[in-house]
Amino acid sequence: MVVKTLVLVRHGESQWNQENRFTGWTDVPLNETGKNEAKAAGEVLKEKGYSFDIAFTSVLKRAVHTTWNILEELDLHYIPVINSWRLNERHYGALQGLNKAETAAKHGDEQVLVWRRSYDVPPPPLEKADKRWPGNDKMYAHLPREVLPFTECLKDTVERVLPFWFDHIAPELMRDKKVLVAAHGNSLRGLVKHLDGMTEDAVLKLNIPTGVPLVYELDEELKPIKHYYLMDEAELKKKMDAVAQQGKAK
Ligand SMILES: O=C(O)[C@@H](CO)OP(=O)(O)O
Repeated sequence: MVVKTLVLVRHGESQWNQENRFTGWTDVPLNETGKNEAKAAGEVLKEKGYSFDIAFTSVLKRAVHTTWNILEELDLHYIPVINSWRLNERHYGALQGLNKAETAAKHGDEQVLVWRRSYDVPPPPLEKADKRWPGNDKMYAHLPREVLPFTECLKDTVERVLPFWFDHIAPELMRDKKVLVAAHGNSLRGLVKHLDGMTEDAVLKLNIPTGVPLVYELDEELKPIKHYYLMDEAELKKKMDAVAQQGKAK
């Protein structure tokens, strides 16, 4: 049996991760820590002997630059890189731009946890005239208006990520191509939920750290044989806990 290799990476720390603001589709850049995390992700992949035939990423620059940094470290400038809005972060609606701890101080830790991690409760939606609505952004001018979100819960994100998975990513794996997907905390939570058949409750507690390669070994039907992060347990736990803590009032 040929074991298929899929590596998922959440982009390195962004400017707004650092400022603890709800980001969603806001196109913020990586900060210095994030660039270093992306390079380190590439280094560890190289050190462990990984290589890729194709890479998939979102259209947001924090994920795109993470992909480029990883491919630079691996000296894989020639492989195709496919960008899709379907891999974008979950749209955070009217929360985009707000500070997470301040929002928790105002609405309570519980409410913020519901907005951040519940499966089917979306944050408050944007108005159509709001410049944060992707329909007002030239980057999405080619897309039918009805696919562009005013807000999203994780369920909505899963529903737009999975068609891309089935139509574009899975076929490459079926052809035994080695695949890199560099995306976002919540678009990857959606993908991991699908791959691991996680319940809605289990996905609530799943926090994906920035810039750490998550390797999936898949069987012929793309069922996971095993998966593991390329980072030691203690360091990984610290990074995951830090993500979980972001939504609490200080
Ligand atoms: O703000 C966001 O878009 C996401 C990822 O950074 O945050 P959270 O972990 O709160 O879902």
